Amino acid sequence: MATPHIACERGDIAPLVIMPGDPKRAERIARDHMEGVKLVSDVRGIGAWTGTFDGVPVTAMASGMGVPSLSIYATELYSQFGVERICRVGTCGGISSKVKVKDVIVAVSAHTNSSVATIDVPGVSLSLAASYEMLRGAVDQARRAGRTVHVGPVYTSDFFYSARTDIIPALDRLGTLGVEMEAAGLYACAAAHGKEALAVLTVSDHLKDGSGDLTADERETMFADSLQAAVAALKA
Ligand SMILES: O=P(O)(O)O[C@H]1O[C@H](CO)[C@@H](O)[C@H]1O
Ligand SMILES: O=c1cc[nH]c(=O)[nH]1
Repeated sequence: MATPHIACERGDIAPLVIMPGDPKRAERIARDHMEGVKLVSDVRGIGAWTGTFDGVPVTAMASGMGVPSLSIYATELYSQFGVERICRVGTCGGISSKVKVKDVIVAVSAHTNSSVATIDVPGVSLSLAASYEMLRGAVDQARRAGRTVHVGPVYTSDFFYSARTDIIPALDRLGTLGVEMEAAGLYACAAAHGKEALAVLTVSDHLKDGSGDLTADERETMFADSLQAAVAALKA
């Protein structure tokens, strides 16, 4: 029962999915952190790796970059493959002075300039929010492990390079912690299918100070804390 973007049978994908943006991060999660992994789909180079975390079946699969790409995979996973929970393990740019590079943000909700917030119910801008159970699982795990996690709204932008940098201070004043490109799309997809989702983000750079920004290699590999929180969220 392949779909246009996932070439495997329904049972090949676990009900719990770890979803970074980067396909190389997905492969690294599968290879270095999961047991008994099998590559079950590889359409367009987006590998879907199914295995276990501490005996619990999980699939690691990338979303690609941006709401349109993520929405394709999340829609097919929720609607055709019996997926119940997706946890994004992503990177973001810091907006708030409260967050520093390498910190972990758990996105309680996502503001967005994407049409996903406004297209489904005319005249209404939807509130795109995380699963409470998943969020609690991630935050409890991080606090038990003695790690600081920031919990709050993020901004999901359709643009990595935007001319509208003038809007960032207003988002900062409203408590927005960071900027990335998929969380709002994931929360919208989960709501549309009556499923659950969460985004756990490592701060890879800061909009107020670029001096400590992570390199491309570091963005691929520095996810240990956010991965542990994400696995706890999936199992919660
Ligand atoms: O590192 P990932 O998870 O891809 O997330 C962030 O990085 C990409 C931009 O460089 C966008 O996908 C953004 O959301
Ligand atoms: O979308 C993103 C991701 C990381 N850093 C940014 O500034 N934007």
